[in-house]
Amino acid sequence: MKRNGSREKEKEAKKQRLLEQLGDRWLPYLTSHDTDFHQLWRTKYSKFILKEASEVSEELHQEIQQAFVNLLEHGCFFQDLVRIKGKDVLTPVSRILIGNPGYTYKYLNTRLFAIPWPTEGHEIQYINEKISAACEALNKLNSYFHDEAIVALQKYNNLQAKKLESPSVSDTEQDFPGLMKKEYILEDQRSFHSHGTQCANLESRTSYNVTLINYMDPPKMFYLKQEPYFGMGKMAVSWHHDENLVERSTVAVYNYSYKDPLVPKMKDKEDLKGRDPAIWHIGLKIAWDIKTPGLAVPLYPGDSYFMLDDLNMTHQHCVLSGLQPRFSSTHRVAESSTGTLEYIFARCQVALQNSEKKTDSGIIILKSLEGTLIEQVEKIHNEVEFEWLRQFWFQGNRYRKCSNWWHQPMMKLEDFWKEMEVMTHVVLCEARKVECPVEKRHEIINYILPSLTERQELRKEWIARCQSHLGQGLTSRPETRVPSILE
Ligand SMILES: O=C(O)CCC(=O)C(=O)O
Ligand SMILES: [Fe+2]
Repeated sequence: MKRNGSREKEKEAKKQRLLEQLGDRWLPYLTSHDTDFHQLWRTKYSKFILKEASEVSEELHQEIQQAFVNLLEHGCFFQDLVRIKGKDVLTPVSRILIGNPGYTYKYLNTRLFAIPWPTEGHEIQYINEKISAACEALNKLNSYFHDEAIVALQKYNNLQAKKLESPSVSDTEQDFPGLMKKEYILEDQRSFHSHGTQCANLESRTSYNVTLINYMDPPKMFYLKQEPYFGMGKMAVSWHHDENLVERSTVAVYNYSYKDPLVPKMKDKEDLKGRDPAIWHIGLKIAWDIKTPGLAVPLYPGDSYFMLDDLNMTHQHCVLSGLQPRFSSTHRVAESSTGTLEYIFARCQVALQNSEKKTDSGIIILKSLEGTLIEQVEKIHNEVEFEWLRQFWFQGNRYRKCSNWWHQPMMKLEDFWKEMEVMTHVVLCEARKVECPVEKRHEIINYILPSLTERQELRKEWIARCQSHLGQGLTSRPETRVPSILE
């Protein structure tokens, strides 16, 4: 927790220095009506691939767009109350996570629980036929994106190999004389080639396990932040790297903004300086680089884009708002080593192995008071409480909107956690016993104190979060319940 905090502070200081350096000037950026737009894209943003709507079958478009509308009409999208730099912030976009059964995705200290898409070997009940069809359609898009991402990566590889064979295909500095320095030019391509992408990697870096679907209706958002470095206009999602992904995995996004007759007609495009504020764009920039111009790529209904390989690490992206309501389905390979139900159940099993219920009295005793063992139990106790239960309780009943799938496993986790609460109580009783030797008492305390202190701090933080103004105002009221043992 603390390490994260200091990293965040450093980043913030770096950002402030950059903004100060800028003063009241904007950094340059290019968009589709600028002459050098495609040239800049090819040289500095070559791992950003756009697939226009016309390249995708009409049938798939129909299914996906209908899925979005069904989810919206059923009230399945929710703004997240995330935590940035120690502050609670309500995201302008509303979201839903759909994915493999039991998977979660954590971003900005918020764990989202995936509504499962239909998966072989899993019995999934949806609230109605429309939601069931929506999840199925998104799974179909997911498989399609998996195949397309592999094709895109292979194409990219081949192109880079050709470029290295004949360097005369040079997208060089002469094209941006005033904007860039030579040393930056080919680094984009070089990094890809030197890391080479093998077949197994191709597969694992495109096997999407979740999609985070975003929705925003701009006229309903009375405040949107202005893009701070380039003057790109209003942002729906600020500059960021996507978190919690398998390293170098591709992100695939389907974009759908629909025509709303209430949106005012834009003035003549000829007059425009910079990007068209009526159209949604994806903004791209190289992280911590103020020499290379930024890029604002317009997105039209049905367009998809891919962020290949390490683009998400070397670059940042943001979403620039247009005027129409928009959905995007962002398919990701979430880093899931500690983010699945299977994982947390296995952890709980480890902890509960140290507890034994006396059949006659029902009393719980501990099998061992060995230091490292009780330390591990208390760590697991914190993990299940703060990474799973409180995250789930906080988001209230939003998960029941589509399916009751999470209900039963979360009840089970809650039962495991209650048993761990008793285990903590028992360990403390043991340490307090008069017959407990002083050394043993010290050993117990030394091993469990850090976890208990962290628990107390995090409980305070969570309770404040639930009781905060924003927390209380969530569409899906957070549950502030604290089981009786804590009261
Ligand atoms: O909506 C998009 O196109 C991308 C959204 C995004 O960057 C995100 O959700 O992380
Ligand atoms: Fe993103």
